[in-house]
Amino acid sequence: MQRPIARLAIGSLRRTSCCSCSRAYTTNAQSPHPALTILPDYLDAIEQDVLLRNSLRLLDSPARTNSAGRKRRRDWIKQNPHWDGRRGFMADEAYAWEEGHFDGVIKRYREMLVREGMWASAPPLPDAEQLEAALAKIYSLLPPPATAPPEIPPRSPPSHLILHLLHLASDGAIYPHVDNLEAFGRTIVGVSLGGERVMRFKRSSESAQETGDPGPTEFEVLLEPGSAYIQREPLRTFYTHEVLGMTTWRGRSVGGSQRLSIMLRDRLDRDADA
Ligand SMILES: O=C(O)CCC(=O)C(=O)O
Ligand SMILES: [Fe+2]
Repeated sequence: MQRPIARLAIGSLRRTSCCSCSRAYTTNAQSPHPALTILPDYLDAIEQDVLLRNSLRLLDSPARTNSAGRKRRRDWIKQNPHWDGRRGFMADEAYAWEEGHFDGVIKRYREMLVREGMWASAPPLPDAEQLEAALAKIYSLLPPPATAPPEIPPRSPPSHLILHLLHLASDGAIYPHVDNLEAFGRTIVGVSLGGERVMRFKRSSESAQETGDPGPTEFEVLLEPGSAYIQREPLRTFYTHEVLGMTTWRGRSVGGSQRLSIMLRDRLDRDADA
């Protein structure tokens, strides 16, 4: 199966010129770099819950699981009859994880591209209105295109952005990489659900003069559930980012539990013209 995202591992970075897009966001005081906005508590508990539940519904749908994966899940549910299927993750052993991404960047994960119409379901969802409101809230993190967007079914990702779900196992991690410059635009938004993780950014060496970057060469941020982050230039192109496994954050241990991120990326301008 073709993997939906291409990430370039640190050894294979190709440079393209830095685009000059600038988005109007308030830079949060917690962010160590002016091109990274962190919005702690962007989603309340109800919004997190509806997004997590529906993201897992899509990842577990028959269209994207095989029969062995479905059996594993059924067996786990049988052995755990008290599990409340309406919320949260099952244990790691209930899921069929991909062991390694084709480009070697991610370990122990499940991932999917969410296309138009996919959030809908038959029969209609009991929480359809809540889901629609929570999705509208996260879609608004990427500014709309200058021209009027075409009509799309309710809840679908607007046509100017690309939406992926990424579910990491408790021992999953994402190694240093730059998201494919040829496949996506220049703004990356991540919405964090589930377990906390630390994200590390590192400026890649040859970029320093190109960008005149005022930020630190390396820094870490805490990705708390319900938070969102927005990466713009020069971070998006000239820094690698990674999501650590177990690590220490301000003297306490962080990581070691499942996390699901909703990733939103803008399309390249050339896609809009296509
Ligand atoms: O999960 C995240 O917040 C980051 C994911 C990521 O770096 C990627 O999908 O390329
Ligand atoms: Fe990435």
